[in-house]
Amino acid sequence: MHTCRYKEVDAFTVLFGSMRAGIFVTFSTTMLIGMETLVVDHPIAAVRLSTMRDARSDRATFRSALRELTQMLVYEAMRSAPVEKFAVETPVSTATGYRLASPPLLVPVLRAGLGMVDQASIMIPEAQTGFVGMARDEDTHQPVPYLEALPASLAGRQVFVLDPMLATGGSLLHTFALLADRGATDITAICVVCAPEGLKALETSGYPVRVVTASIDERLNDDAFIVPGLGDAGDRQFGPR
Ligand SMILES: O=P(O)(O)OC[C@H]1O[C@H](OP(=O)(O)OP(=O)(O)O)[C@H](O)[C@@H]1O
Ligand SMILES: O=c1cc[nH]c(=O)[nH]1
Ligand SMILES: [Mg+2]
Repeated sequence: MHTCRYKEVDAFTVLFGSMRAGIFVTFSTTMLIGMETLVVDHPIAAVRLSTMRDARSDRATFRSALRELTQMLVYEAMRSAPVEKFAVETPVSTATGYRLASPPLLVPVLRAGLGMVDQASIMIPEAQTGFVGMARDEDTHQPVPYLEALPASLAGRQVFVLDPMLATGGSLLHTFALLADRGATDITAICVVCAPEGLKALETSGYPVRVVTASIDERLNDDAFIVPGLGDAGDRQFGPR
């Protein structure tokens, strides 16, 4: 695995172009592009994402694939997490032990982010959890907020926002505003699929954010759905609103 910046976006496009053409490809890279955007590019992640994309996957299958993919995204998101050392006594001797120095606050964006938070909590049991809830207006595509349950101060705390879909970016930008109001300066958005339009919106927003994702898809359609995407991630987990 290696990381890279701008110049290898083309390689990424070529890679997925090859996939669409049905050519056998090797997954070996995790890529950093533009705004700090980490594309987790791994065969197992690709298999789980394919299950989520597949319109034939039922709710249980979709939720299971989302949980497993969340595990991989959180694992990569935590790669540079600061740790503290301590002495741990093994049955034989003393070893160097490690604990997380400052576990992130997890913030699932309801509804769809609910399908990620259990797995993220299993990965980082030390983490606290806050919640925000919003639903896009189907005509305007603007988020309509209905829930906000966050700690009063987030100064000095890393925040992981969990939402499978980054489409126009409106929902995440609203979430970032809530976090920034509380002093957050270190935000990671963990999204299964991103639209280039949404990434651009985040990049130009000026919020201190990085993105960890399994895929940057082609575009948005006229209904502001991601193409090819996976449909409505909330509906596919829980049924129509
Ligand atoms: O980037 P955006 O254009 O804002 O779109 C992305 C949002 O849309 C989906 O939620 P939705 O509004 O469908 O609510 P749901 O999770 O309850 O289905 C998704 O989970 C994101 O929160
Ligand atoms: O494609 C999309 C866009 C927004 N929200 C979803 O759940 N899916
Ligand atoms: Mg939805």
